[in-house]
Amino acid sequence: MHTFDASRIYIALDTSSVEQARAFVRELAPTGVGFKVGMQLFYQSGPAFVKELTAQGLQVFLDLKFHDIPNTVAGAVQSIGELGAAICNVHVAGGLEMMKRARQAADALAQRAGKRPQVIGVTQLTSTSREMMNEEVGIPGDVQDVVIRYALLAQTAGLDGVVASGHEVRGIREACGDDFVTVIPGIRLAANDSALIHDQKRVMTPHEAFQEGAHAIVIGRAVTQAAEPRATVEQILAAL
Ligand SMILES: O=C(O)c1cc(=O)[nH]c(=O)n1[C@@H]1O[C@H](COP(=O)(O)O)[C@@H](O)[C@H]1O
Repeated sequence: MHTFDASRIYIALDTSSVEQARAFVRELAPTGVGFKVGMQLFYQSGPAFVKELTAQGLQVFLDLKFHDIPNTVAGAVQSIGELGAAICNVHVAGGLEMMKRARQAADALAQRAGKRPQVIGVTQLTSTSREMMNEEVGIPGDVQDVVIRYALLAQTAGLDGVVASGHEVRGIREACGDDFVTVIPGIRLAANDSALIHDQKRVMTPHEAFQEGAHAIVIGRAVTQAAEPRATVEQILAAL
C-alpha cells in the first residue's frame, strides 16, 4: 500500500472512443486516481460521460479550456456546472473580466447546488517553448515570468489556481501563496522521456513536479500508451 493521495493524479482520457475511455477507467479507478476529460472525448461523448464518472464518485477534471467573451464563458461554466466535476478551466488570456465571470458563475452554482467545481486558469500551454511564445505569438520575455504574471491575474480574478508546467510551480507558489492550486501537465516518466516527449516542451517527472510543490498532476500518454497502464500507475504511486 502507498500513502500518497492518488487523487492528486489525473489520468488524461484522450481516447478516440468512449469505450476505450471506459476501459481505462475500469482498469485505473481502483488505484484511486482522478480522470481528466478533455476536448477529444467531450466533443464525442458529451456531458453524459462526465456524469457517468462523477456518479461513480470519481474525481473529474473537465478540461475544456474556455476562452471567449465574458458572457459566453460564464454561460459555459453554468452549463457544465451540474456535471459534478471537481475542476474546470479557462484561458487566462481571456482576461480579468472573463475570469471573474467564470468564478461568479461557479459561485452561483454553489449557491444553487451546494458545491462547485474549482475554476483554474490555463497559463502558457506546456507545449509552448520560449521561442514559440516570443517569435510566433509575439509575447516577449521568459515563459516563467509570463506564467507568474498570468497566475497573479488569475488570482486577482478570484480563480482557485492555474495550470502550468512543473518548471513554474515554485515561482507561482511564491507569488500567489501555497493555497493557490497548481495543476501540472507535461508529465513524462524518466523511462520514456525521449520516446513520448512529442508535442510537450516543458516537461517533468511526477516526482519532480510534486517536489516542486504541485498540488496535482495530469498524466496522459505516459500511462495510456504504456504496455501495462495499471502497473505504470502503481509504480508512479509507489515512487511518490
Ligand atoms: O489543461 C490541460 O490539461 C493542459 C494544459 C497544458 O498546458 N498542457 C497539457 O498538456 N494539458 C493537457 O494535459 C494532457 C497531457 O497529456 P500527455 O501529454 O499525453 O500526458 C492533455 O490532455 C492536454 O490537453
